[in-house]
Amino acid sequence: MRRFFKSFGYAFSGIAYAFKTQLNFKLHIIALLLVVAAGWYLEVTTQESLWLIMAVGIVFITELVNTAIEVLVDFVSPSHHEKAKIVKDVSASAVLFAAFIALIIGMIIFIPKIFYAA
Ligand SMILES: Nc1ncnc2c1ncn2[C@@H]1O[C@H](COP(=O)(O)OP(=O)(O)OP(=O)(O)O)[C@@H](O)[C@H]1O
Repeated sequence: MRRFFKSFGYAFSGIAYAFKTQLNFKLHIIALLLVVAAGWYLEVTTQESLWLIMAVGIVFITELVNTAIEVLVDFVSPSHHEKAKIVKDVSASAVLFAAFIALIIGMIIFIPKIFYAA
């Protein structure tokens, strides 16, 4: 049991590291708060909420993995290297891709509601 809580502690320190060092992580949290507020105000259904949770989830997961990859690359290749650039660029593109999918899901759910509410 103690081991279980310890591993939670490690995971939370990873989240804290991403929050402290990554501007994008802070922006994702602001986006999350906006999505929660909009979802509450525009009364999203349970099914829509599940899609929004998935959308937000993939963004946070890719951002955390991207942060880990950045740290690893800086550790193994502190000097400029073509392969290090490719690893970081591909990793960053995963975040971009996830954010794009989340944006599309958000637009599909919120745009009709905004027009309906207006
Ligand atoms: N060691 C390296 N060798 C080659 N290119 C690198 C290296 N480190 C970074 N780069 C290039 O610079 C870009 C930005 O790298 P950086 O580590 O600053 O990422 P970032 O997304 O700006 O991260 P952070 O959020 O920490 O500022 C990378 O996508 C890559 O193209």
